[in-house]
Amino acid sequence: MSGGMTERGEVSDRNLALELVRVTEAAALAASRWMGRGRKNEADGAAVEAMRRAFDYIPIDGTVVIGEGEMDEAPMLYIGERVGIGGPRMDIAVDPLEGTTLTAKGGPNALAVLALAEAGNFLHAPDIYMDKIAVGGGLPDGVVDIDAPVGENLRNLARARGRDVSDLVLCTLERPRHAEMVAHAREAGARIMLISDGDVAAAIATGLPESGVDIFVGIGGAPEGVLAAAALRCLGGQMQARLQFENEEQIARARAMSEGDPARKLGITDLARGDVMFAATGVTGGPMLRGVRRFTAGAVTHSMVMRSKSGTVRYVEAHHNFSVKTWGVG
Ligand SMILES: O=P(O)(O)OC[C@H]1O[C@](O)(COP(=O)(O)O)[C@@H](O)[C@@H]1O
Repeated sequence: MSGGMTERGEVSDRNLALELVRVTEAAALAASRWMGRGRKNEADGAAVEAMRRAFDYIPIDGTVVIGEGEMDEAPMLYIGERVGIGGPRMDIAVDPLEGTTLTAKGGPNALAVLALAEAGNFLHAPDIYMDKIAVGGGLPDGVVDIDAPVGENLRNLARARGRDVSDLVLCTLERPRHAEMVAHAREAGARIMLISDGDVAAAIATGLPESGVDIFVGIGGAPEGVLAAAALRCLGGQMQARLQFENEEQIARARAMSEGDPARKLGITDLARGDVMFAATGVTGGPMLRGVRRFTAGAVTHSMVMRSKSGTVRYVEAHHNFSVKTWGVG
């Protein structure tokens, strides 16, 4: 076995999981320099560049399917870009900095995120909005439905969990578009967590019992939806989604990117199928991951890496020594 490959030409799973964490660590370290500095584009650019560089060490033949946009609008990690040093064909979904404004303001839950699956297993989602609903594991199939009223979903979830609706916490992005849904959720008796940004972390939180979030509902980015689905596949959670179109051009774009009715209800495996690996590193701290802590010549990062096939969730605390430069992180 060499370079992370087995004799059968497969990526050594165990090696790959740790390699992926190095990629999100590199992005988080770079973005963390910009925490609270009010410049989200610089934070994002630093994360993108560092993540792209880090891929040059990964033993895969990867194609970016969820990335920084089209080739003509993004210099790196654009849709269709091939990354990795060679190996099995994999599809890659990335968000080098999920929570650019959070980072610029020093708010919680900004993440560097990456998911990987065999080619053809991620929804090729355009950069438009997506309606999403997510709950954690250990629940009967179909306990919530994106087409059901929020009160009904809350009551079904409470029953399945053996709790009252008033015990549940519904998390959503604080946006005018969610005002009516939030009003109905409050009427049903749920407690609400309104977040300013970062719906990947919010959706993942439903799969982490300690997070205190029971259900995520609302409209956010479609690429973020695919990443959240990949993570929830690993955590045994449930998710449904539907692309939200603002004009004909977006519909045409979605049609060109994947087969089927672009407005159909999407189940979690329509978003992320097969054996999925997911890695995230905290840029700023939150209930899920600690943010990057920086010192004179080093930093500490906190990451999670998980895989749907095994259901294993690993947390990795890495102590980086910038005086020993290996591949330019820091
Ligand atoms: O701010 P909008 O337009 O409501 O979009 C919501 C999306 O923006 C985010 O809050 C942050 O995205 P960025 O990292 O691109 O700033 C996502 O988590 C979410 O899916």
